[in-house]
Amino acid sequence: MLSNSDGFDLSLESQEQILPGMTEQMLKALAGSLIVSCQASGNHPMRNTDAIVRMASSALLGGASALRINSPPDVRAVRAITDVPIIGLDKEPGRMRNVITVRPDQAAVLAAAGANIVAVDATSEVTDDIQGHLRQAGIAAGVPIMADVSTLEEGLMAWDSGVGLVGTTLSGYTPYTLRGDLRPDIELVAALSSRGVRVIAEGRYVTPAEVRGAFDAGAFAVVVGGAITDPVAITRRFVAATTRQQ
Ligand SMILES: CC(=O)N[C@H](C=O)[C@@H](O)[C@H](O)[C@H](O)COP(=O)(O)O
Repeated sequence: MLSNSDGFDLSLESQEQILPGMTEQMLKALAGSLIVSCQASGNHPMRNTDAIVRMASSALLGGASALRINSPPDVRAVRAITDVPIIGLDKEPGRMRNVITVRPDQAAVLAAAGANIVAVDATSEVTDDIQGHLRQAGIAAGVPIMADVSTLEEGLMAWDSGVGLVGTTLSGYTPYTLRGDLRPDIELVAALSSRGVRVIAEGRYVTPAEVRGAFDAGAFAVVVGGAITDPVAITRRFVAATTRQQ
């Protein structure tokens, strides 16, 4: 049986390993809603904490229920302007891709900066022990964990460890899920949801119709990032529709 940390169906065995659970307030805030990921890294022109704060304010004005924010300084700055739930993460370059909050100390710093939930890389690419890895992060952070996964197996394992949310964030990014198309993995949302996992649809959502599709597949909430907050990517999409030779 799948167990989870919100107080339902917990065996004694899983209670010994309990992770911080989602509060009712957080669940109410997120259910059925849009979360906007406000991030910019490296040499991106928007890589500036004030710019991130302005993105976050704009997203909130537009009706976002919560925000996903990278790095402790950005989390701290956004926390100062809003009380909505912040999903914090700490991205750093890995071998082939950016990895997401891989160490417990990073999780603790994000929570101290004001993250209500900490997103953690829960892929077999970064750990042989997904459940132990998530428990360490959750215990260090003292706040609920969002497990960012790339496959159904990773998602089920993560959920069973007591995380608050499972995100499809990394589907298409791990070596074993790389694929040609850049579409969101709505099938993974459906597969996780049908097994009782509280799933956040995230990764490559560009159109409102795709967001609707994720909810139809059972998503608890949907995260949209670049399609809202990255003017470079948005411009590229329009330029691709022009007749000028690129
Ligand atoms: C793979 C990875 O590192 N994803 C990161 C996770 O936080 C962000 O770079 C994404 O922008 C975020 O997941 C939202 O996705 P999209 O921008 O596609 O809507």
